[in-house]
Amino acid sequence: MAESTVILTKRGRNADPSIRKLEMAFLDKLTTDDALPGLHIEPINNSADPRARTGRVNDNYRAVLFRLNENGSPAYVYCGAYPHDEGTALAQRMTLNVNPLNGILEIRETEIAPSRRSFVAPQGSPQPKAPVDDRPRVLGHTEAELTQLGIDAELAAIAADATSEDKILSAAEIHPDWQQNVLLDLLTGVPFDEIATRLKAGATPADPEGDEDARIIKAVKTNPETQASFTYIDNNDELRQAVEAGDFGAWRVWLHPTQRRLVVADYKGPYRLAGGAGTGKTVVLVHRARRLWRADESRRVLLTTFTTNLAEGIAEQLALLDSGVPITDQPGQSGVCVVGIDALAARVLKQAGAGIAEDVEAVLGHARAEVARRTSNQAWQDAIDSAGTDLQADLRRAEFFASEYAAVILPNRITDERGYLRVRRPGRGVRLAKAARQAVWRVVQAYRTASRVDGAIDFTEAALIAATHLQRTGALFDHVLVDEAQDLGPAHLLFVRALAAEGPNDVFLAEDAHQRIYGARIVLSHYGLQVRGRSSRLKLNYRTTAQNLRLAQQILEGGDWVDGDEGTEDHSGYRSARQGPEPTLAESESLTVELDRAAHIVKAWLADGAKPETIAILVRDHRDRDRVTTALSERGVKVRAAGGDRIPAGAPVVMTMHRAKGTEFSRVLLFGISEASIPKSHNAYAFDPDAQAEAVLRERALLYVAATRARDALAVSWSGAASSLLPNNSPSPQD
Ligand SMILES: Nc1ncnc2c1ncn2[C@@H]1O[C@H](COP(=O)(O)OP(=O)(O)OP(=O)(O)O)[C@@H](O)[C@H]1O
Repeated sequence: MAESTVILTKRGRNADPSIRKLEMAFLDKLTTDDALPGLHIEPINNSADPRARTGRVNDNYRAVLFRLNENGSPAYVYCGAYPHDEGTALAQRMTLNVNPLNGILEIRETEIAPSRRSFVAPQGSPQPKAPVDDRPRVLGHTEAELTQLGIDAELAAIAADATSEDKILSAAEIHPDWQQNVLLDLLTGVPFDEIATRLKAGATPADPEGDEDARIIKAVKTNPETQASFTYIDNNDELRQAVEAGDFGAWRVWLHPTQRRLVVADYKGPYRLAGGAGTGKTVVLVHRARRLWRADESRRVLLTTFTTNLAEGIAEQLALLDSGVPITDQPGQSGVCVVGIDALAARVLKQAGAGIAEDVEAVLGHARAEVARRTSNQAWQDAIDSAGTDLQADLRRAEFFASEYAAVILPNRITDERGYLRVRRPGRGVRLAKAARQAVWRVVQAYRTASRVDGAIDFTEAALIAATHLQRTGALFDHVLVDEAQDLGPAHLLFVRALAAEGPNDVFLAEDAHQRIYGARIVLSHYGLQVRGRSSRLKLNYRTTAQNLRLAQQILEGGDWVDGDEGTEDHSGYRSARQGPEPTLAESESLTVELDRAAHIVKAWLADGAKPETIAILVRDHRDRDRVTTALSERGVKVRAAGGDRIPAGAPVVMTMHRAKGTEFSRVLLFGISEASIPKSHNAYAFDPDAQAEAVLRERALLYVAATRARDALAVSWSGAASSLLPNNSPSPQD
């Protein structure tokens, strides 16, 4: 009996769950004993690679494999299940080898039609003459440079000469996966030398003794480029997970080499990962949280984000990735705690009990232990009405007070007028002379007195009091990972800093300034999060098609974006390897016509075979959500409105753009994108031109968030004048 190991490959992943079940049964048996009679593991006559085998999945399907020798035991590279004859033919012409230039494992198909051949063309072979095309070449690298990296000569020639990205990406499809990854990296602006160094670092020298099988297995175990398409399976749980993941769960198994490095790397202090929507930031966080806990199962890892809804989504992903990780929403236990940042602050306050009074005093100037209630949304307006008579008119706004409080008063822990008169207010657009400061302080005092009477605190106060408590009593976690960090304000960031003691792998933040829809700009280093020299950016988009991505990036143009490290946020250079239809932009003469059109679009998507729950209609606010839900139902389209709870299943869903943050759908309709609806509410910030510009930027970010939720199809509609945030012209197809 020979127990064997399985190496799964990305190719041949089957979309059909019934076949996946058969594959699992086959692989299960194979790992037990490859000589079991039902398996029929057989070599192929005249195969291009003597290691090629087929096995019996059922009467109709054959498994295609390579058999390797791993220290005397069999290890099988599994390349998928195929209809009988197709499987045999594939096994006959496939080869498995290590690229001699960079050590990356490759599967190739030989003896295929000349137009699909992926052999290295012999040096100096004549190239067919094409008519001269003087349009600019998109890649900016020569054929010789590309072949130096190990890219097949045929592909290198096409890529170096291409005048469109699509041409490069479709040519790459028939070549080993890593070659497409490298070309995409070059297209997104990763420097050539960086890629060359990375490939070189992963290469293992050929063994003079010639044990090619050992070299192959080593590449699978250690080479990140290889691991983007091959995975060594350690046990049956992992096997089941990986097989069941199918195509949709590819993120669980096949990480891009850059993602993998971010998962396994150790950092001396806080790290900042930037990246546009859909570039896999959450995927990196989930893998990294698991890796940190698996490295030492006594560790307390926190995975937090802006809202409870987002945290629930992340917890589901983590459970899918590794059902063995203990997931909790309570701080202080070993395992991975997944919880929204405000809910976590509330838990810290609750656990502190009466001991919190001292921290409340440090932040608010009076000691009290009643902190369980939350201040009402009306509280600033009430304080202005009762104590703001001396205020200049443009400051009599809740928005001014909320931002002054969050940006200046709380982070500086100001508890009396003297403190407020003296504090520096850098970055605040509106200047305040002494009398104005005194008038502002009277309102702050009224706000604090009222919340004291009610036994209430607001969310920013809660975060800062929790931070103050932890600074005094000690950190709760060994590692803290934050998603959507761009939305956290100063108090949240001070809280994050206090949650983990300073040290290796303490804080890891994922952010995208283009998706800041709540907070104002922040500088991480002001809150003890020094990320200088420890940050990077993901640019390859996995979610959105190239066509939809282009529209989304056009929405960003015209915005003045700054990231958490005070750098200008560059939105160029993002790429997607996925292709789909152009987004449709439709103007209607009235709301009724727009609703008729929306019903028509959703019906057409359903008729096209889309599962109902993979369709979303995104709107600006709750009123629109309810109106559209009713109107579509009246037009015979059964849809459901999503609120604060879980997104309902079984029907297309209507939700606000804010609620859509962090979600994804196959097809998305952005409804009501008129100038009257977005950008909105920036007049509330008229007290300060900077704050007003920031408010418009948030609206732009909101539209970008909404436009990047679609995996496949995107439609945009409006009635009346189109939103000025939309690109002027509908995107033109790439050539
Ligand atoms: N290596 C990968 N292989 C396949 N799919 C991937 C990979 N990495 C990420 N994805 C998929 O891409 C999509 C976007 O990933 P993710 O949600 O992590 O991105 P994000 O950067 O956090 O996006 P956003 O900022 O919009 O929330 C998801 O469907 C995810 O499964």
